[in-house]
Amino acid sequence: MTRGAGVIDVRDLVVRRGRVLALNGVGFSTRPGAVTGLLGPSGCGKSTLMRAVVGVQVVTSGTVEVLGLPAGDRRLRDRVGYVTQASSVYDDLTVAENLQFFARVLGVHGGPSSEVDRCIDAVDLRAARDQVVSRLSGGQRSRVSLAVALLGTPELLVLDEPTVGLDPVLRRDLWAMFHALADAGTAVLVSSHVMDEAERCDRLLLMREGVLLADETPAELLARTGTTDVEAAFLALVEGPAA
Ligand SMILES: Nc1ncnc2c1ncn2[C@@H]1O[C@H](COP(=O)(O)OP(=O)(O)OP(=O)(O)O)[C@@H](O)[C@H]1O
Repeated sequence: MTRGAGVIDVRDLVVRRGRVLALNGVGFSTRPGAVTGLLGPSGCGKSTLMRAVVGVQVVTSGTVEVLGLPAGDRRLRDRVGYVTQASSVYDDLTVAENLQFFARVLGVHGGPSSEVDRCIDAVDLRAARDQVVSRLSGGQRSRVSLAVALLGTPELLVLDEPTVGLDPVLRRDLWAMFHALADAGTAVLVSSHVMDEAERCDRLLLMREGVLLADETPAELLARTGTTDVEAAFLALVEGPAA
């Protein structure tokens, strides 16, 4: 990566989806080695923003650059990992077979079999390595998608609501894993509509109706709004004194 450039650089981004203005002038940048949380209520535009970052969203105006290249550039294919809300793995293959398949598709370098096991270990699925995905629990299944996204050690991981529907222990473990990945230098962008997950992020992007309300650390957000939790901070920003 070019030194000094952001991992993600979004400027004046406007996206219309049908009649809806899904993003209305969004701008931010992220650096490597941090977990950035994209938080906001259902329908506020989180998935649309993530789709724009990975280059699968038609944008109305504005720019989105990733690692100094236009979002979706072919050269970013193995440098960006993306996990959507829908499972993207094959139910009739085992965990390891899924990983092997995607490693071949991505043309992952450095010996596919050791890379497959590295990613399975990273999401703590070694015990389920040879089980067929259809027999796994929901939480295990989302970890298989996550393992696929880790193939090739991407510099940016984009995770759309990866903890939705998971039990508290699994959620805690996944957040620990996001921080371990960030400590190893990966930039992690993770969305959630659960405000209490905000406190687990290094940095927060708070969003409402296609607009960013905040772009700061959780501590800065609480100090600025004079609140003690992110849910109250969100409400303070929404209901605060009219401009
Ligand atoms: N395919 C589509 N066509 C038209 N409008 C869409 C489409 N997908 C989403 N939208 C609209 O765009 C807006 C933003 O949706 P988006 O999925 O980005 O929100 P979100 O914050 O990710 O919500 P959730 O947490 O429920 O996934 C919403 O008003 C939604 O109804």
